[in-house]
Amino acid sequence: MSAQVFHQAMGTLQSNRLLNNSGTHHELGNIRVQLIPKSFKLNIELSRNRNFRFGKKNFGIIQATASQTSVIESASSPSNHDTSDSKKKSNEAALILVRHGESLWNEKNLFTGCVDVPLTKKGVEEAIEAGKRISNIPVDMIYTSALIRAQMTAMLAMTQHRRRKVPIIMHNESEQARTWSQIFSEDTMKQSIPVVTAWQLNERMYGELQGLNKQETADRYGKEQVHVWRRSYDIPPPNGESLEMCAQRAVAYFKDQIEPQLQSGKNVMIAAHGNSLRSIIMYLDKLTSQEVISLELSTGIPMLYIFKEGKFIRRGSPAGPAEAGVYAYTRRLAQYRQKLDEMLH
Ligand SMILES: O=C(O)[C@H](O)COP(=O)(O)O
Repeated sequence: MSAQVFHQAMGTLQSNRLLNNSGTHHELGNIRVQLIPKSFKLNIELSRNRNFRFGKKNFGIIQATASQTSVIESASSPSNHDTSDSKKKSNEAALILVRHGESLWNEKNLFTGCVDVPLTKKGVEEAIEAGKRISNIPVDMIYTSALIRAQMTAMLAMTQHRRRKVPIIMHNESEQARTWSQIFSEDTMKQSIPVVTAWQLNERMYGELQGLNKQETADRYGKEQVHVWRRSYDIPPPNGESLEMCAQRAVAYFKDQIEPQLQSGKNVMIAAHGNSLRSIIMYLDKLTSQEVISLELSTGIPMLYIFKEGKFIRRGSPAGPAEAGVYAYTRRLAQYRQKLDEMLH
């Protein structure tokens, strides 16, 4: 499907022209669109997954799986109607990046990659500490990878958030999964944060190193060679992904799915992995393939960016509630924190 046809479809949807003709098919290029009035679902045979579903009102961006599509809440309208968390037309948004807490294979110093291992007790504590550090920063949407260590980190961090919204994993893997996980209360939706899991944010695939001990690997192949595999930009481990290959999926997903949310004023948290986040930070900070070699991310330490007028400004790691630190990084974040203080006292 061409981008032009897709945008034409989006334009039609957003103009709502299409929504006045319930029950009929419309041809938009190679897209067949049908509005089913009862459940306000559009069956659109689209070939690309463009976004996620959360709520039924304010049709806007469309989402497609293999063949089914549901119209979703437009990215510009907040996932709740409480504009304290995200201004509809704000030109500023907060972006939080956090690498998962320590995993069981991090603890054993094994190459993990796309092997799906959980957090250690220490990793759980790191995730909770990360949550304390971001507890006053608005979060309207959460993106994680398809791997449990990132999802655990996101959910555990949000237990510390002062806004007390409930993060809810969006199940779009099938039409039934989407139907069976629907929320039918506007009020409940206002108090929820959609969590989108995306394999594109998975850790780089470490190929034949997955499961090997990092020290033994260095003993076998040499420290320098392992460092090149772990930190270079375009040299992959044996039968694995280079950082560049990881960036091709992670950064593409960020630009395609996450950046439009920030542009609409949504505050976003991404809980992912050392290398998938390194590739995204390389894009945000415009690092060269030489500079990215020295970029290391610790487990469970959140990084805050402010997205403003199309630019990403790195603001460092938010201080913990006990630490003396910046009260808020922008006027809007200060207002948000003040509102939380008022709401909670
Ligand atoms: O996949 C792994 O082993 C870790 O998450 C990241 O490993 P690295 O720091 O060696 O890239």
